[in-house]
Order: sequence, then structure tokens, then C-alpha cells
Amino acid sequence: MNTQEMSRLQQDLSLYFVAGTMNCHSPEEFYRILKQAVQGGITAFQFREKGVNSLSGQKQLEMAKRAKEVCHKHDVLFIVNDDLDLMKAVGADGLHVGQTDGNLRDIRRETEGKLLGVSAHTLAEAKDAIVHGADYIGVGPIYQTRTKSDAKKPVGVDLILELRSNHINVPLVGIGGITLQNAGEVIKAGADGVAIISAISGAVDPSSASSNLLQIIYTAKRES
Ligand SMILES: Cc1ncc(COP(=O)(O)OP(=O)(O)O)c(N)n1
Ligand SMILES: Cc1ncsc1CCOP(=O)(O)O
Ligand SMILES: [Mg+2]
Repeated sequence: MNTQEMSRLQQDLSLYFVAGTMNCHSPEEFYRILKQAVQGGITAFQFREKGVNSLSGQKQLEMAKRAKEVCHKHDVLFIVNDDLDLMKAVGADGLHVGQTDGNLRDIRRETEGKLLGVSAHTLAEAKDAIVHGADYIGVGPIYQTRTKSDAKKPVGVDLILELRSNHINVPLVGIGGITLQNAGEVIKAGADGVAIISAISGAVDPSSASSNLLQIIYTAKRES
């Protein structure tokens, strides 16, 4: 990735909404919330359809296509979580995988020309992800989260500071327990963006929550 592409990606990951239908009361509500979040200014979206009550098969593919359409209509990146076949079938912009989602060398080969995001919970994991060609790193959980039942212990913004002081220059996105109250400190620690589920999907007004978050993120970036 050249400097211009890297800088574009840093912008595009600023407010990264992550969700699936199981984070909402119904598939139609998921779609409505996504549209509102897009209106509110999210810059990237990750379709994370997994676990209890999630869609599968044709229904999952159809919802992924609808979600991609909404995102692309508004220049919002559309990333698929975990599922390489779904990423290909839907023509997503990229894939996000964690440490136990498969062999990174194979995944990088299969995602050539697409964005690849990898989760890291330690400096060593981040370095390994970069060696294997990750385009960005999802760092976390930063704070305690109730959304992911198998989430690891929170690392705080300290891990972001540690990555930056170890010359990790790829785009970093903080995830886990991020809200309007703490998004600014994640950016000020050196993240390019924040990835959020419940503070948008569970908001009374997902559009306002997104636009307020975006303001906080841009202000923190200007002040960093
Ligand atoms: C942007 C971003 N960062 C981290 C994660 C977590 O990925 P993973 O550890 O694979 O866990 P699941 O989301 O698959 O349950 C993410 N999804 N997005
Ligand atoms: C998918 C994921 N990976 C690490 S924490 C997390 C859940 C984030 O959800 P929330 O923003 O509601 O804390
Ligand atoms: Mg995963």
C-alpha cells in the first residue's frame, strides 16, 4: 500500500460500525439501524453475522448484499467478518479476521486486492499480523465489553501507545467498550479510528450517535 492509499485508509477507518442482525431486534431493524448509521456518517462497516440467532445461508447472503449496497451508495467501506467465502460472494471491500480464524498466510493470498484487517491483543500479535500483510489492525478489547462473550481481558489505550512507540505505523482501530465518553482518548492514544457495536446499534438514535461520535473523533484527530 502506498502512502496515499494508507492515508485514505486511515480516514476511512475513522468511525467503523460493526454489527450483525443478532445485535438488533430483527433483521429489518438491523437494516434500518445500518441506514441510520450511514446517514450519521460512519466511514466503514463490518458485517459480523455470527452466534445465536444469526442468519445463515441464502438469508445471510441476501442481507450482506443489501448492507453492501447501502454502504457503497454512501462511500462507506464494506468489510466482512471471518467469512472468506461470504466476502467473495458479496464482493466486499475486505475481510476482518482474528487470531483463531485461520492461517494468515493463506488468508492473505485469498484476499489479494482486498483489505485485510487482523485483530491483535498484544504487540507480538500485531507484529505477526503485519508480517503477514495485514492492512490494518483491530486493537482490543480496549475497555470492558458485554457484546462479545469470548472477549479477552481489556488492554486499555496502553496497547495503542505501546504499538505506536514500537514504530507500528499501519492503521490502528480500537475496539471494545468504546462510547461517546471514551472515543476521544482512543484516538489521542494513536488510533486512526474506533470500531463500535453497541454504542451505535443500541443507541436510541443511531444516526445522532454516529454523527456525535464522528465529531469527537475528528476533534481528537485535530488535537493529536
Ligand atoms: C475492527 C475489529 N477488530 C477486532 C475484531 C475482533 O475480531 P475477532 O477477534 O476475530 O472476534 P470476532 O469479531 O470474530 O468475534 C473485529 N471483529 N473487528
Ligand atoms: C467484536 C469485538 N472484538 C473485540 S471487543 C468486540 C465487541 C465490541 O462491541 P462493543 O462496541 O459493544 O463493546
Ligand atoms: Mg473473528
